[in-house]
Amino acid sequence: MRKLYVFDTTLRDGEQSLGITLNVREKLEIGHQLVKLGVDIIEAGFPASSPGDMESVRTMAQELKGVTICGLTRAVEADIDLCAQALRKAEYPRIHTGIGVSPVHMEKKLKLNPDQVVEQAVAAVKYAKKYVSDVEFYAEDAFRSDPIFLARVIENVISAGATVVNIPDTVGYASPWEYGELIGYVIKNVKNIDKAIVSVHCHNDLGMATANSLAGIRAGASQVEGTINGIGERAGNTSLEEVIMAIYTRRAAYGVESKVNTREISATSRLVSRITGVTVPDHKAIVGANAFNHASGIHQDGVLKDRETYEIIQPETIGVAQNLISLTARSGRHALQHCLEELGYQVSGAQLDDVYKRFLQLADLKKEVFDQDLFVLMGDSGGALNSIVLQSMSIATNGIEMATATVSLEIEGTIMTDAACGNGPVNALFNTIDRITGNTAILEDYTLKSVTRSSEALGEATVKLRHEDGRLVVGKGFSTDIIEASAKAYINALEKREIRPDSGGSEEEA
Ligand SMILES: CC(=O)SCCNC(=O)CCNC(=O)[C@H](O)C(C)(C)COP(=O)(O)OP(=O)(O)OC[C@H]1O[C@@H](n2cnc3c(N)ncnc32)[C@H](O)[C@@H]1OP(=O)(O)O
Ligand SMILES: CC(C)C(=O)C(=O)O
Ligand SMILES: [Mg+2]
Repeated sequence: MRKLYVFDTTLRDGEQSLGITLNVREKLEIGHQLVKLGVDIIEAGFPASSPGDMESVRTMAQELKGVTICGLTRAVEADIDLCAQALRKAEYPRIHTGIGVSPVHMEKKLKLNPDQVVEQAVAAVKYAKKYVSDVEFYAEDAFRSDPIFLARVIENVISAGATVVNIPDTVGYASPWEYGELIGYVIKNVKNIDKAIVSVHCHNDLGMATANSLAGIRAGASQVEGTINGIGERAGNTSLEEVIMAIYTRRAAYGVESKVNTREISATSRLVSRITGVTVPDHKAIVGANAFNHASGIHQDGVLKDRETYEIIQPETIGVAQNLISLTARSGRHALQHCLEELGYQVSGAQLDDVYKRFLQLADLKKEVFDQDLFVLMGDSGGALNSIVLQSMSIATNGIEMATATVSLEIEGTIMTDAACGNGPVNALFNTIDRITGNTAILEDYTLKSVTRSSEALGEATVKLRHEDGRLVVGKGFSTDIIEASAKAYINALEKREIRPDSGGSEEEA
């Protein structure tokens, strides 16, 4: 197996994302986590860009041990001087210098001809070598350059002392086979290539940064550059976690291995997201919140039988606790039964069918059904007597005048509808139910609380009714809609006293 060097540029290229500028403390916090992650090189910043970044690189060079600390420069002596100064205390310092090599960069941006570019590249590497032995050269916009010219530049900078040669797809223009071919071309056509490490550095403008990097690695590159969560200018850089896990999962296919501690991937991703403020999409490969969640019934049934059916990476590998099943409206009985068993409920047959039916009603209202919801579902089933069923209800209220409720109840096969006013929605609702059922018990207490998490949490309503004979009956109702939960609780309390339909409401056949 070839060793793959992992070069993290979250704090340099990643920080070039619009809206992220990290201060010394923030960079250092991420830097410490990158050391834990076990990357080989941390590109800490661009010291010439600002005094703040100079200080960040200097602090990281001083504080972070056991890892190469790198700073970026243009092929300009003043940049290299500042970078060398910032890296003075680094255990393993690296200066990363370079220049554009594509026609558009040379002609339009640098206003230099190819010979001048070669000359400036060589001079920069030689100048950086005066300060440090480890000098990486980047051939900016290499993918859009003439490969023959690129090979010439690379050969010259290696002769000048470059220890690593970086062949970037600066604008994310490549497709995997083309990028692989370019890396293969450089390796084959640069005579002294064995004196340097070839590095891949890809951008994600066409969504192919990871694929391109992997193609470059397969073609012989031994260093990969990227950022955590793929952050970076425009559409970002290669997501390091994706490359790391691709080669971890498919070692034989790539023939390389890294020393990264994959179990720190999740923690690193979360830290970078928190500090940069760049959220990770739920479906993002490796580190997205849903990356290891199985949400549909067929998949859930499969992973319960054997995780390999739908799982190529065990979440523990990246430091995430396994959450095998997330219950949603797409879950089936196997998944529900499994989650209930985990909570200590043994349900099967008709009881499972019954819970499953009520589970689906809830799941259609909520994005995800959590353990707390299941507790409620199970508790609720014991209390539901179903002699009075809430068919529909609507409330009209403007918050100033009396509220009006219209309610339809099915009572022992007969649908009863009525309306009543109240000094608030719940009061109007209870008054209407009283009219339909002929209830005369007094409402002694009414409470409402949220019993599960998330914005679609279940509300639990508790109603206490005092009957004429002195008995106190407690009813409970659960729903994501608190008015509905209140109606259910009221009905539950009434059911417990075997209320019979009264002539108060208009009658319909069920
Ligand atoms: C692909 C990449 O990610 S490259 C790295 C991008 N990172 C950054 O730009 C870091 C933040 N940048 C900065 O702080 C500033 O742009 C600085 C300090 C680097 C330079 O600032 P200024 O001196 O004001 O120059 P400015 O940014 O306006 O223009 C860049 C100049 O550098 C030249 N240049 C660009 N790249 C290189 C290079 N690799 N080597 C030599 N010269 C270069 C440009 O041609 C231009 O030169 P000109 O002034 O003669 O036209
Ligand atoms: C400066 C170089 C390494 C770069 O970030 C790029 O070309 O994308
Ligand atoms: Mg870049």
